Amino acid sequence: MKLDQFPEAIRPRLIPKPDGEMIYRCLGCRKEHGIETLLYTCPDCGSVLLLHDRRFERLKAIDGGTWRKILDYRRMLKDPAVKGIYRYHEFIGPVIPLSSVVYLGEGHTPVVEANAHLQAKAGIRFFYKNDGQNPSASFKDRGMASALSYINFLIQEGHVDEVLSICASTGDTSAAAALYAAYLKPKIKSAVLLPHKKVTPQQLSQPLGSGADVFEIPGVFDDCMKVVEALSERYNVALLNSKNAWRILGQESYSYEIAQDFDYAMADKVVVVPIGNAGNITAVMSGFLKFFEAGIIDALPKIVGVQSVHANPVYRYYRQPEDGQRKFVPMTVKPSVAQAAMIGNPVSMPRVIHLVERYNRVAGDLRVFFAEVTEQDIMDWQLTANRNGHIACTHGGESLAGLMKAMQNGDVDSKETAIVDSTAHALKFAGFQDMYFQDSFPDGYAVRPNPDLVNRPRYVRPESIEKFPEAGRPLEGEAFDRFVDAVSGQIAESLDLKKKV
Ligand SMILES: N[C@@H](CCOP(=O)(O)O)C(=O)O
Repeated sequence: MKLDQFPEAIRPRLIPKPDGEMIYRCLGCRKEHGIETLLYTCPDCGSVLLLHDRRFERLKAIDGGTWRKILDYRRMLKDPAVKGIYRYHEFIGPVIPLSSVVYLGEGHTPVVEANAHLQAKAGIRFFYKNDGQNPSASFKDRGMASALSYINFLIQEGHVDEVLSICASTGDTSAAAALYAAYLKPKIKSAVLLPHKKVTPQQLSQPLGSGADVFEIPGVFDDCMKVVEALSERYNVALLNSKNAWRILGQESYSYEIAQDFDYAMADKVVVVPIGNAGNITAVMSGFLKFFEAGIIDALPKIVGVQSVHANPVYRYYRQPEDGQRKFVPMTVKPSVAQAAMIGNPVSMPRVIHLVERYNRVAGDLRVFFAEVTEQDIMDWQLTANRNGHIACTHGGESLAGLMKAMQNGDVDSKETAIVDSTAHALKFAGFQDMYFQDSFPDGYAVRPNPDLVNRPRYVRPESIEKFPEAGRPLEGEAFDRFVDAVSGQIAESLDLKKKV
C-alpha cells in the first residue's frame, strides 16, 4: 500500500526515523559509552553491555493503541527496510537510517498452532514459532540483521572501513554471520571459529558456502568463545557473537512479533525458549519489557528458559531459590542433541541475572521460570512434534520438553497458551534423528529410541522379477510393466491396501 493511502493520523509515524539516542550501558559499573566505536565489554570494568535509548521516553508519549495501529499498518509497507525486524525500528535501532538496513528476509517467522492430537498429548494449547524459517535457517539472522545494519551504518558514516567480522559458534551463529557478511561484500570479510566435529555437516557447509574463512578448533564452544574474545581484545575485528549488544536488539524482534501475532494480548501467554549462550532469553525479556513500558502490551508473558541436564548452568543458578545465595558456576558440558545450546559458560549470564530480576519486579510477580530436561525428553518431544506436522529442530524439542516440565513443576497452567521456540530448521540436525532411528547414539547422550517413534525407509526390490530400471538405463515394454506390477503389489501388501472394486 502507498503512503498516501494510509489514515492521515498514522502517516507521519509510519516510516520510522532515526531519532533515538543510543548508548552502551555497562551492567557492571553502569557507565555509559558512545556507539561510534564497536564495543563488546565496558572499557572501564570489562563487564557486558546493553544498548539503551536515552530518548526512550518519547516513545511513551504515543499511546498503546496508536502504536499497535502503526505496527499493524507497517505490515502493508513494501519498503524492504521495514519488511523485516526493522518494522520495530524505534525499539531495535532508532539511530539506524533506513538506507543502512540490511534485509535478507529475516523475521516474521510462522507461528503454527499444534494440531488437536498434539495439544491433547501435551495437555495445553500451544504454538510453535518456526525460527528455522529465517534465511540461514535459525533465529540468529534476527541479531545479524541488526549487528550488520549497524556496521553498515558505521561504514557509510565513515567511522570504520574494511571490517573483518568474527564469531565463535555451535553452528547457527556462524551460518548467519557468514551470510550477512557475504551480502556486504567487499566491505566486510568474515571468519568463523567452530569446535571441531561439534557442528553438524549442514551447519559446517553454511559458512563455507558463504565464503567465510572457517577455523575448526579442538574443544567445545566455550573454548572457541575464549579464543574469539582474545582476538577481539587484541585485534581490530568485529565480534558478531551475542556479546555484541547489537545482536540482542535484533533478537528482541522475536518478542515483538509474538506480541503482534497474538493481538498484543500477553497476560495468559507463556513464551518458551532454550538457553545456549543466553543471548536469546536476554533479548526475549528485554523485548517484552520495552513493549510493556511503551504501553503496547498490558501484561508481561511468562518466560520459561530451558536447558538440557548436559548443559544447564543457568538452571543450576536459579535452582537456588534465595536471591542472595545464588552463585554462578560455569560447568563442563556433556554431549547434547541440543548441540547449539551445549554451552557451559554463557556470555550473557550477567544480562540474564539483571533482566530476570527486572522482569519479575516490573511484572510484580514471578514471571520467569527455568526448566531442566533430559536428552531423551528432547528427542522424544522433537520427533513427536514433527510427526504432527512441525519442522522442529532438537532445540524445538527441548522447548516443548521444557514446557512439559514447567507444567509438571506447577509453573505453567494448562489453561495458558504457550509459544514454543523452534530456533532452527529440523534439517540442520537431521543427523540426530538418524541416530535415533538407527539406535546409534553414543553412550554419552543417554538416548534410546522409543520404537513407536522410529521410522526407516524400506527398500522395495521384489525377488519375483529380474530386471530393474537404473539411471540412464530405463526399462521398456513388458519388462517395465512387470516391474510396476511387482513393486506396486509389494507396497500394497506392506501397507495392507484393499483393492478397488
Ligand atoms: N548457539 C550459538 C552459540 C553462540 O551464540 P551467540 O548467540 O552468542 O552468537 C551458535 O549458534 O553458535
